[in-house]
Amino acid sequence: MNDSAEFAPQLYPPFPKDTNPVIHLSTVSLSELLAGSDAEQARLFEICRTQGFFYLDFSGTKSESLVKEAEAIGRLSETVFKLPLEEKQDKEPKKPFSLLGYKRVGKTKTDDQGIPDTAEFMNVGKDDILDTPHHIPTTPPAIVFESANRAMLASFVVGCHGVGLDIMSVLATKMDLPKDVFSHSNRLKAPCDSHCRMIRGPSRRSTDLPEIQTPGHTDFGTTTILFNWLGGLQVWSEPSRGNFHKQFEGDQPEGAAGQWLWVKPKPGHAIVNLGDAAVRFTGGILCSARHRVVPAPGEQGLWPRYSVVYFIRPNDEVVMKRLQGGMVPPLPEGEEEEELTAAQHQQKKFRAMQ
Ligand SMILES: O=C(O)CCC(=O)C(=O)O
Ligand SMILES: [Fe+2]
Repeated sequence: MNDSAEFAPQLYPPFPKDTNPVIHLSTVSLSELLAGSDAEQARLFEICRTQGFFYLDFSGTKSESLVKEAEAIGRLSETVFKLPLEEKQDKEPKKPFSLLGYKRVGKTKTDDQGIPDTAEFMNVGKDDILDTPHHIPTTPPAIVFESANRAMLASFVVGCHGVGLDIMSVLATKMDLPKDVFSHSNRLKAPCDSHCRMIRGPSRRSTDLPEIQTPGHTDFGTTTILFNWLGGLQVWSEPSRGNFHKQFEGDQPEGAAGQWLWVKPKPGHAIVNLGDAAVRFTGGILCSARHRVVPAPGEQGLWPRYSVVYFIRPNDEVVMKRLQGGMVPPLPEGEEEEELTAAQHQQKKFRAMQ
């Protein structure tokens, strides 16, 4: 890689020591989870009941390769974002309410004043990468599907999807639900909007924080596996157990107590967080955390910020209702849940963002 590369984790200055407040996130060992360690599984459950956000250590597992693959996708995304704007905009979703394809800078408003976001995304669908037949095929820019790149993305998607489902099956067991209950609703081989997202946010323009790259939100889906190399991600201090209809709700949750806490990137680890679907299926036993992205703090903010994410979303036909059984609390008497499939639920949330 040459020195003028924007995505250059080996050249980034460290996360500044004087950055405050920083959230303490626990580190979960995938290898211990998979080995069936009771203590690690109990810790995972506790973290997901109270915070919904943690670092994942892949060492000693076959998933270790995901760290290198994420870096390779980071390099690929630099090439993608350097394409001419028209070429990228040609990949904007053609159908209403699809999230797949390109999202340009400024498409999302970050507050009531209409201040635009500053990040661009290229969302590449799992079904497009794996060639699973589905209803809205989307083609990314040609370079993304050049054969070596496509094979790498396929390996990343299959690997992240598997890790996400491993985590969910531990959580299912802890809640006295069938171990494979989430694997059935989030199948790799069935259509859904699970996707790999490449993200680029510009370097900081002013010394006044915050410029909002991505406004406060909870993720739509079940589980998110995130790789980032520079600071800038912030998590709201209070977990969220509802409020599913708006993806972006402005910068601060209205009237809510709490504050934004910085997340320090942890080299060689992923950050895992739970999304709306995990909360919804479990009647709020599992929680998600609102998060947002601002330019990295201090010297780090001189670099454009790249991240690579895989979102596991429920399959299109799955009805997004709370599960019955185990520890999941029954709906309070007289309360009814909307019968929305994952595809409908997502459209509703997406519409609320427009
Ligand atoms: O870039 C990051 O660190 C987080 C991105 C994110 O939250 C998202 O794309 O949903
Ligand atoms: Fe997110």
